Amino acid sequence: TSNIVRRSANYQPPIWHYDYIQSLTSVYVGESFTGRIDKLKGEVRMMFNKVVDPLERLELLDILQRLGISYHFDDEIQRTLEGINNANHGGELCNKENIYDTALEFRLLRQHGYSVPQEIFNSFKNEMGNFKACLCDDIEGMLCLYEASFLSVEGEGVLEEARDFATKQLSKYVRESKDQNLTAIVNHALELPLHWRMLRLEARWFIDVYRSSRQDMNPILLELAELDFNMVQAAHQEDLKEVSRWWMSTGLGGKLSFARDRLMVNFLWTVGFTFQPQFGYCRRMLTKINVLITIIDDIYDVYGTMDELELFTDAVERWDINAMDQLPYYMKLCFLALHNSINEMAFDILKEQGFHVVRYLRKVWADLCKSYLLEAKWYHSGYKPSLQEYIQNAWISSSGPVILGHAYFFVTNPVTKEALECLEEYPDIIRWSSTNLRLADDLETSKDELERGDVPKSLQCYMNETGASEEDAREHIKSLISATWKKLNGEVATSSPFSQTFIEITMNLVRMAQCIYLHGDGHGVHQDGETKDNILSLFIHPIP
Ligand SMILES: CC1(C)[C@@H]2CC[C@@]1(C)[C@@H](OP(=O)([O-])OP(=O)([O-])[O-])C2
Ligand SMILES: [Mg+2]
Ligand SMILES: [Mg+2]
Ligand SMILES: [Mg+2]
Ligand SMILES: [Mg+2]
Ligand SMILES: [Mg+2]
Repeated sequence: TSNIVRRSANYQPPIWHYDYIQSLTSVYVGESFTGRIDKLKGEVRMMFNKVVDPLERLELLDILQRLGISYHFDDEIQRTLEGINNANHGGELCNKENIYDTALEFRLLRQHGYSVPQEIFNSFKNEMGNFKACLCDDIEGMLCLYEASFLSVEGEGVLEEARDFATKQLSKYVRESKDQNLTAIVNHALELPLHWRMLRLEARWFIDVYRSSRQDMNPILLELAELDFNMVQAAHQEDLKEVSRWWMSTGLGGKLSFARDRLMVNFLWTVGFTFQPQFGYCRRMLTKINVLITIIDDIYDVYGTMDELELFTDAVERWDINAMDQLPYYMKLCFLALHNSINEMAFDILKEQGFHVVRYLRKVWADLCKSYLLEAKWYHSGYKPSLQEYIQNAWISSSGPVILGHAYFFVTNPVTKEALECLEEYPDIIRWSSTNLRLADDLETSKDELERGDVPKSLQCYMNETGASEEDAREHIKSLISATWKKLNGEVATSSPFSQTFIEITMNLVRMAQCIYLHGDGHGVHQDGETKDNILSLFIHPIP
């Protein structure tokens, strides 16, 4: 029926071509490198044993984390923190004399799931209850207090004050300082706190900082960090090439030309979710899921008519090949590619774990499509939801529950009945993570979406509801992201049937979103900007 007017988002073709991706190689593979890295790891283990002062052990732990190599030393880290936590219950923590030690210990213990009271910072406040002014001369201490404050959960006023106080002192320092290096480090922190940073990119950035500006730089740690980064890059290249061959074999990038064809950036997301080499299968499967989500999102946002969208939603809900007959050709392609891919993943899980999980996987896709359909209905009818009503649906349409619902199965063995039941009703850890994915996405994609025609997003809903300016709406949405991080921190701190690996992935989903959308829509529109530089530094250029 030719009288259908279909919108266009005018998405540009991908800048990373198939042949280029397939041409990627790395020299950082093979025995010589694994031998060298094992030797270096052994030397670092000896370092851990030699360092007895608790603060020095914490500083070593912090450096290993920032260099991106702490995943090799889980046992040493666990022992270090266990020891300090036990000592604290002897009352040692609270009589810390300087803010740097206290904040470093607080951040690392909380990050690793130990409960540390915010009240330990009260010893740094004056009789008026404000942080002592003399603290602000210690910039390293202010940085440490700033970073620690982002490990807060809801209702922790002392940490809120700490964040405001440290932010003010750090901003003042940047305005007045002549020290280029330290200013760059402070600006980096003020742009995004460590707790919100995408791990691989932060490691890449910190390796350069560590090499150049640290007078106490340890050459063993630097060599291990650089070699490990390059070997992990080589592993990622193999994952990328394999999933790129799958994407090419589907032919969907060319056939569904109205949709975003973004294999490389969809792979980047999965490296943000989990970077360790042993999770290659997870990255390859989540890349497939991301490209399928992106296409289906564009079908609902841009190309499909309401009648067609109703049919597609029905087909996904029924999860039945026979439901395809009712679909137009482009939807047949998409539905069958989805059905084949997800059923194949379900087969892998059935084979590996003996669990039949199709009903969990089809449910998250059905929920996603229903949330997309509601947005399409709102758009086509001109309905303007309140912010609360919009977010109630949009944390699901963010695609977070689809990504995390699958990721659980790719990184958890054994899968447990308890976790499955928890997963089925979308636990808070998935809700808060997905909420922040949605809010970060709306901050940077809604301008183009509204121009092309889409449902009012969180910015517009808030403006419609309150009459606020766009600038005030942005500030409000950013404050919601900050508040939702506290809820997420609270969920991470409470015991759950999920593994630490999966819990990390729920936070990494938010970190990756805040990275992609740091300065614009790094996924859909600005392929050439920071996202390109990030891809070059992560997947193309080894550290020299
Ligand atoms: C992976 C994703 C985060 C998810 C699908 C593609 C995205 C980059 C984003 O795309 P967008 O068009 O902004 O989604 P929405 O705003 O239409 O839900 C939503
Ligand atoms: Mg295309
Ligand atoms: Mg969209
Ligand atoms: Mg959409
Ligand atoms: Mg809870
Ligand atoms: Mg968007």
